[in-house]
Amino acid sequence: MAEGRKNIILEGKNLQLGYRKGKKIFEVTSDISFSLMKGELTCLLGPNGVGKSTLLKAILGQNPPIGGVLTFRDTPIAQYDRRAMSKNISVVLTDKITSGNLTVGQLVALGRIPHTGWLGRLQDEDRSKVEHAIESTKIGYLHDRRLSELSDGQLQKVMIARALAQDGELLILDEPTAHLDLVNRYEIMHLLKDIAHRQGKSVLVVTHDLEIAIETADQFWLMECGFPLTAGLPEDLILSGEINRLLPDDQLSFDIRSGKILPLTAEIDYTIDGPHEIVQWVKKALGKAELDKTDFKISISKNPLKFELEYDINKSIHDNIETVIRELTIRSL
Ligand SMILES: Nc1ncnc2c1ncn2[C@@H]1O[C@H](COP(=O)(O)OP(=O)(O)OP(=O)(O)O)[C@@H](O)[C@H]1O
Repeated sequence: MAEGRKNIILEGKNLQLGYRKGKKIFEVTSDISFSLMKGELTCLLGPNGVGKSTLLKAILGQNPPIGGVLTFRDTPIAQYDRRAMSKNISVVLTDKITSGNLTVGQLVALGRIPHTGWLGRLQDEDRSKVEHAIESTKIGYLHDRRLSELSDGQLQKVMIARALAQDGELLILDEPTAHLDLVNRYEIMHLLKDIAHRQGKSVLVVTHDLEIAIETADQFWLMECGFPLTAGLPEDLILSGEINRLLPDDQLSFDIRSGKILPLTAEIDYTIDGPHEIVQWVKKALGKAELDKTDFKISISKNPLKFELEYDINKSIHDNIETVIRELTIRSL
């Protein structure tokens, strides 16, 4: 086997995906081709309803493709039985946990079920996998806490630990950062990157968190209604402009300089002198205040931060942008 192919865990070729209702088949998406590599964090992005969950269900063997070929380690997914699938693929879905009485330690140990069976006792190897999962997600301090006592961020780490204890080659997560605060979103995505890079797992994450995904992902898969799946390094997709496929082209655009999504409004030509990093925030505030007059000048000095506003023949000095805007608003009434 060629060296490169050895690293392909999951492969889709010209997949046509949909759902079945009775005897009828409804197509959701087609022309989906990809290779998921070992040791990489891949983020699957696309608008609501484009078919991301439908693709995950196909990978999990729950919704066989209507057409095309989907293989795990070069064997069609359909040829794996449930037990073999759960040994190879660990999943963290968005469903709410109902077993709130379990402790963290007990839940993570459940990750070993594919290896031990429901009644199976944990052997030394199982215990060490559970310990390793708890250690790498840094949740040891929560070991004896009940799931019902955890915050959403803690619970998400526990679910990832259970998936790690399962020890499949492929870890799939559906929107693991939804409902989490900014710090937890960063922590979870960095944890997933570490799991991919340090433990050699393939991690596939569905997310709408574009900015954090850019910071952490090795690969992006972009899904867009009616188009083939676009795969690539996030940075390449940014430089080629393909990242904009995620955005409605008449409203939003990815700003290549700031790495942020910005509304597609014509920039007003304000006269502002000063350091670039401050000027951009002043422009943003003026734009948000919908100040469309441009017959004024703002000069910014740093250390201490001061804003000099020249308007007609008047000059005034301000400590912050808010009072500059207030004065401009009053004058333009
Ligand atoms: N079993 C089903 N019955 C009816 N419609 C379905 C079924 N499964 C999927 N669909 C439809 O297929 C389309 C794709 O759904 P899917 O859940 O895969 O989208 P998604 O990209 O995961 O969206 P989101 O980002 O909102 O989770 C949607 O229009 C959905 O309503």
